[in-house]
Amino acid sequence: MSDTAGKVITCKAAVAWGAGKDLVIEDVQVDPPKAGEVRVKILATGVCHTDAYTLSGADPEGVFPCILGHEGGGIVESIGEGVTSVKPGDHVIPLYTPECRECLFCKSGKTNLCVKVRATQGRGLMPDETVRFHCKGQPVFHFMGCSTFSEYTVVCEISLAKVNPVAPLDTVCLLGCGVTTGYGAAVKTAGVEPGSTCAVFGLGAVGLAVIMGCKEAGAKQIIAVDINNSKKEWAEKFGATDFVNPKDHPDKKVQEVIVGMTGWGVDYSFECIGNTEVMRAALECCHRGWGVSVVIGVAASGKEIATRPFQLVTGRVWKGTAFGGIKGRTEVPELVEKYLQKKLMVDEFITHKFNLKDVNVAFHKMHDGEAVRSIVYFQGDGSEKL
Ligand SMILES: NC(=O)C1=CN([C@@H]2O[C@H](COP(=O)(O)OP(=O)(O)OC[C@H]3O[C@@H](n4cnc5c(N)ncnc54)[C@H](OP(=O)(O)O)[C@@H]3O)[C@@H](O)[C@H]2O)C=CC1
Ligand SMILES: N[C@@H](CCC(=O)N[C@@H](CSC=O)C(=O)NCC(=O)O)C(=O)O
Ligand SMILES: [Zn+2]
Ligand SMILES: [Zn+2]
Repeated sequence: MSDTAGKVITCKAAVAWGAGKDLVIEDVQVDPPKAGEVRVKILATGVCHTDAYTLSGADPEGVFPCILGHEGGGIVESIGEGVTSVKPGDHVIPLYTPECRECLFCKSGKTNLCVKVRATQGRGLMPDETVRFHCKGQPVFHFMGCSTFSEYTVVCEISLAKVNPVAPLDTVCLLGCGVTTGYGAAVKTAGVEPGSTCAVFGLGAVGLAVIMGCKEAGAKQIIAVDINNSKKEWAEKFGATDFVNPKDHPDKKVQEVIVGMTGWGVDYSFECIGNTEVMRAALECCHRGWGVSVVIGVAASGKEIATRPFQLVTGRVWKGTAFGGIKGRTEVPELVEKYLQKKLMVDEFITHKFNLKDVNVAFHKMHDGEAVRSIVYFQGDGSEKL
C-alpha cells in the first residue's frame, strides 16, 4: 500500500481551460479512486491529433476545463473498492475504449466498442457522474476516460491494460492510441490479405501504423498519400511502396491518380486525417466490386461524408474503426509482448520528447507537420531513463 493511498494528491497537470487556448500547467488535486476505479501515476504520455481536435473546440463532446491526453503509460498508485484485476505497482496503459467483458457489445464478439462507461466518459465524468480532479477549488473534467496529461489520474478498472513491466512505459504508451489504432485498422478492421493493394491517406502516427500493419499482412503495394513531401521517407521506413502528393497532380483528383496506378483501384484504403473530402477520395479510389475503405480520422462537428451511391452499388464498402477494433485489456498486453519481441515498431514513431512544461510546443510541432509523435514526461525530458 502506498502512503498516498486514500488521500488527495496534489500534482502537476496541463489544464485545458477553454477551447482554442494553450494548456496551462497547474497544481491539481486528484481524489482517491472510488469503487471500481484506479489511481495511476502517469510517467509519460503521447500527444495525439484527437487531443488537438478536442482542444480546438470542434469536438461536440469537448467540455472545459478538462485534462486532455489519452496515450499514457503509468504505474498503479492505489485501487478503489472491489478492484481485482490490477494492484499498486502494476504497469498499465489507460484505455479510452474499455473492455468490461460483460456488456452487449463486449459479449457480441463483433466489436471492441464497450459501452459500460461510454455515456459518462463522453461527458467528462466518472461513472458516478462526478469528477476526481479539482484546480483552484473548481471541478475539472476528465477526457476520454484517461486524462493522461496529469501526473496522477483516476480511471475505471475496465479502462486499464496491465502490461509487462519490462516494457518502457515512455514508448509503449503509444499503444494507448495511435500505433494500435493504425495497426489494428489494417490487420483487424480491414483484414488486409497477402498480395493486397492499399492506399493510406495522411501520414501521421496513425497512417504510418496503418502502413506497418499492411506490410505485416503481406500487401504487395502500399500507396502512401500526404500533402507534405517530407512524409515520403517516413512512409517508406514503415513499408510503403509508393508515395503520392496530391499537390503534384493539380489537374486530377487523387482518386483518379490512384486508380491510374492500380488499374481498378486498391483493395483497401484508409483515411487517417479527419478530412471528409479525403474520406470521399479514399472510398472512390477503391476497387470496383470489393474495395473496402476504412475511416479512421475524426472529423469536426457538423461535417458529413458524401459520395455517389453508385460507388457502393458497384461493390465498394465504407466502414470505420475506433482504436483499430482492438479489445484493449486483452490485446494491448499482447501488442506490448510483440513489441518486446521486436515484431512491432513503436520507438520509430517518436520524433520529439518534452517535459510537461513544454506540452504546448508538442501541439505546435504536430500542427506544423514536424512531429510524428511527441512524448511528454512528468519528470525530466526523456533524456534520462525512467
Ligand atoms: N478512429 C480512431 O480510433 C482514432 C482516430 N484518430 C484520428 O486520426 C487522425 C490522424 O491522427 P494522427 O496521426 O495523430 O494525426 P497527424 O496530425 O499526426 O497526421 C495527419 C497527417 O495527415 C496529413 N494531411 C493533412 N491534410 C491532408 C490531406 N488533405 N491529404 C493528405 N494528407 C493530409 C498531415 O500533414 P501535415 O502535418 O502537413 O498537415 C499529417 O501528416 C486524426 O483525425 C485523429 O483524430 C486518432 C487516433 C484514433
Ligand atoms: N468525441 C468525438 C468523437 C471522437 C472519436 O471518434 N474518438 C475515437 C477515438 S479518437 C482517438 O484518438 C473513438 O474511439 N470513438 C469511439 C467512441 O466511442 O468515442 C465526437 O463526438 O466527434
Ligand atoms: Zn488518439
Ligand atoms: Zn463492455
